[in-house]
Amino acid sequence: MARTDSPDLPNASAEPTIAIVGPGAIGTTVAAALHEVGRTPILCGRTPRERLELQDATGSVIVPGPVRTDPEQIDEPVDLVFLAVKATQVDAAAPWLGALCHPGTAVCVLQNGVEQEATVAPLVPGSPVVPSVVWFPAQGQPDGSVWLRGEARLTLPDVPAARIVLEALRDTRCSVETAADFASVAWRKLLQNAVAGLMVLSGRRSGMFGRPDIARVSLEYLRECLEVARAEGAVLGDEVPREIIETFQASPADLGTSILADREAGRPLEWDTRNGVVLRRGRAHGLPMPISSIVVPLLASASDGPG
Ligand SMILES: NC(=O)C1=CN([C@@H]2O[C@H](COP(=O)(O)OP(=O)(O)OC[C@H]3O[C@@H](n4cnc5c(N)ncnc54)[C@H](OP(=O)(O)O)[C@@H]3O)[C@@H](O)[C@H]2O)C=CC1
Ligand SMILES: CC(C)(CO)C(=O)C(=O)O
Repeated sequence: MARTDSPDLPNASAEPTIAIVGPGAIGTTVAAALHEVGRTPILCGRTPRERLELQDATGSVIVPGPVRTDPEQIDEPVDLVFLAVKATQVDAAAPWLGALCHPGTAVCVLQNGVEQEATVAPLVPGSPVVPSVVWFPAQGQPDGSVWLRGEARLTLPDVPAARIVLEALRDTRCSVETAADFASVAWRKLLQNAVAGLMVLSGRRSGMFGRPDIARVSLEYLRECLEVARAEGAVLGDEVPREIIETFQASPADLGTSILADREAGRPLEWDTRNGVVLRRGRAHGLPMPISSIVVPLLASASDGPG
């Protein structure tokens, strides 16, 4: 693969070396996209595995491993790291970042939320951090494979460090676009994630948004979140809450969300990244937050207990 030379990036004239930290639902999708075009990444995880498997409507892709589990076995840094652990797992994954990054290694964060850069940058001094919006649904399956349930697509900010990500994913099944006003795009996606959190409280999937009562309360919650997004500088129109609900209503009724998958598996939830952040920022702006004030403690206690 040709790569645009950059004095900021190591190994500027050769193929970029790529690692995926967190080979779960999203990490497996991106690993498969890279492997299919011959750019097989190093896989860095928590659970040892010989291979990854991605399935979609057209078939399956096997990504050869192994999934490495010991950062001390990394011999040299890479050019590009995709960080695809949950936001709750970033600190535990820091030793991987230490082993894989040197100044100039780009770290593309494949997570939900609007605090990716603030969370990850302190762990990788000297490395540019590229946040992303991950649009596609991917579900881990009981046999360890991942089911991709939509077109793989990312949005990145229009910054110089995004170039290596664009080039790495060029001509793959994972399309990448850049946005000049990335903050607005990220807040729009956060609104979608915030209301998806209601699935955890009901224990139901996208079909629940077909109920008029759920659609009503979801719209109210989204309007509250929209005011926070705008106070944070996001440019989003009044139509956004309704569009988000309509998207869920048009989805397969059994389509879940990654926070519901975590709830069903009894894992910690990204409640603060997806819902708590809206309440924190809204309060800081002095906005009334009646729905968040109920939703957030319920999600926090579903995640962290006690009881
Ligand atoms: N799934 C989806 O449809 C979407 C998810 N997102 C976001 O993407 C991010 C990733 O989500 P998702 O892929 O679903 O999460 P998963 O739980 O499927 O994947 C996380 C992966 O990280 C691994 N991991 C955990 N701790 C460490 C560690 N210390 N070092 C290395 N690897 C570790 C996990 O290993 P183990 O197998 O041992 O648990 C797992 O393989 C989240 O922020 C989520 O909100 C965004 C859009 C859609
Ligand atoms: C797939 C999607 C967009 C659903 O909310 C998501 O972001 C998630 O599952 O975390």
